[in-house]
Amino acid sequence: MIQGAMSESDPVSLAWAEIRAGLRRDCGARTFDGWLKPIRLAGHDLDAGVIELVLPSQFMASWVESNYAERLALAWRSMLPAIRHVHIRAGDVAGDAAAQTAPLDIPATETAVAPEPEPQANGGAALDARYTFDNFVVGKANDVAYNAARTVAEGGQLAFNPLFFHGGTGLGKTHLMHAIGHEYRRRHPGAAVIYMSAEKFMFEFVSAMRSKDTLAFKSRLRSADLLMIDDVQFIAGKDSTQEEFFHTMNEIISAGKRLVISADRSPQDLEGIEGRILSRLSWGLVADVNPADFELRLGIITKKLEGMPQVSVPQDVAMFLARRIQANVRELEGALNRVIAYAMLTGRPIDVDFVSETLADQLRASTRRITIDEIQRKVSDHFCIRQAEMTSARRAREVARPRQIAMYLAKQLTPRSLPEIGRRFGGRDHTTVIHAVRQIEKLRKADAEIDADVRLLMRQLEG
Ligand SMILES: Nc1ncnc2c1ncn2[C@@H]1O[C@H](COP(=O)(O)OP(=O)(O)OP(=O)(O)O)[C@@H](O)[C@H]1O
Repeated sequence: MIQGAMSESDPVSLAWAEIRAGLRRDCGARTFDGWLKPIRLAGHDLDAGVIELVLPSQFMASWVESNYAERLALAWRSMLPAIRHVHIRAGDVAGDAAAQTAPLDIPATETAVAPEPEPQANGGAALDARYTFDNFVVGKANDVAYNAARTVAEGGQLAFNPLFFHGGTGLGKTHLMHAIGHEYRRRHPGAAVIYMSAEKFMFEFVSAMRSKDTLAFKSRLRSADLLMIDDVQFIAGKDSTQEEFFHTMNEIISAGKRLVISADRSPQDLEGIEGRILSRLSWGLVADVNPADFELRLGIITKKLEGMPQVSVPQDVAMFLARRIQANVRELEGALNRVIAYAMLTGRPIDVDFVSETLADQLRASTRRITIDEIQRKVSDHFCIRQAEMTSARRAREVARPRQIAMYLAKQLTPRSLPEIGRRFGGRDHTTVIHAVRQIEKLRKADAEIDADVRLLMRQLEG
């Protein structure tokens, strides 16, 4: 029997969230937004191995069927091996408006459980109910951006305008913008808040030009009390859109309204964007959103798990994920979703072995390559000895012990063979490396201080 509505954390919804995130990564924003984003998960029958997907029109359903059926089937099978058939059809797409802007890697966009979109006066996209300040974890990587976002949202006198966020993909810029929108609206009921991607800005502007009706477009945007334009790098090289964008910026700023803009890089690095736009951006507050460090990654996992009280994930698993998935927060969330989905399906408890197995490919791909040179440098710095001691013949304890620790770390954190490690430590024999590894293993059990040193070094090296 095909089941309909699903809850946020049922395995099929989690798998679907993960598949959508993968499609977005692989197919590019344009194809994804045009054809794949509107797909809704309508139901499933796991016993029969069937998944049912719907699109808002027959035309779209046929297009997706002919171009993506195979890929979708493969993706489903890789997440849930029991799936044998993915049925694609046109139909009523419940919750569509909300799902259009919902993030890809968080479930709950589906069918009856889709969050109601907030009313969006003046167009733009609806704000996503899950992107709030409460759900945003603050750390060193994003505290400047977070504080600036709060300031804009609170609505008092602004010492800066616009606020410009920049940072790599999946680090929380869109989340912060939606959070500003929610908070500003909460404090100023009835205010006109517009959030829009720069791509949508371009699309709407070009459509308005074609139908010779740019006036409505201009006045709609300029009536905003808070205007937020995401991913402005998309309008690089688009001259007439940039012209309009520049005037919109000016109007909003000179009317004392609030403007928030984001891009994937800093104003200096935004190639193909007019100088006058860049200098306008630089007049405001430029806040970077950096890759999350270990503590922040752990905080984000912990926060997500707080929202899923029915799921039990031990602390060492949370730490393992935070240590190993370093690329960005979107991937981290995706990995966690995947682990939970698999665990629910297989009924296996979530421990480190289970996670390593489930995420084997992702872990291989996202592991940063740590070099022996890096290890030698870090260990020498830590113990305040010269790096040359790593390869020297001196056997005094104050250099021999750090050298052994470095050999141990080289064995644990790199794929290098024992003879190769020996060679890189001043042409030592592989038996010397084996001895060092055993020695440090023994000392870690017996001496808490050495164990703490090794842990700290590992954490620093693994980012
Ligand atoms: N500090 C954080 N706390 C909680 N969740 C976060 C944090 N940073 C990012 N996320 C989550 O990571 C995911 C990706 O974030 P978001 O979409 O905001 O990234 P982005 O920087 O806008 O990326 P892109 O440029 O690709 O659009 C979202 O689900 C978001 O909720």
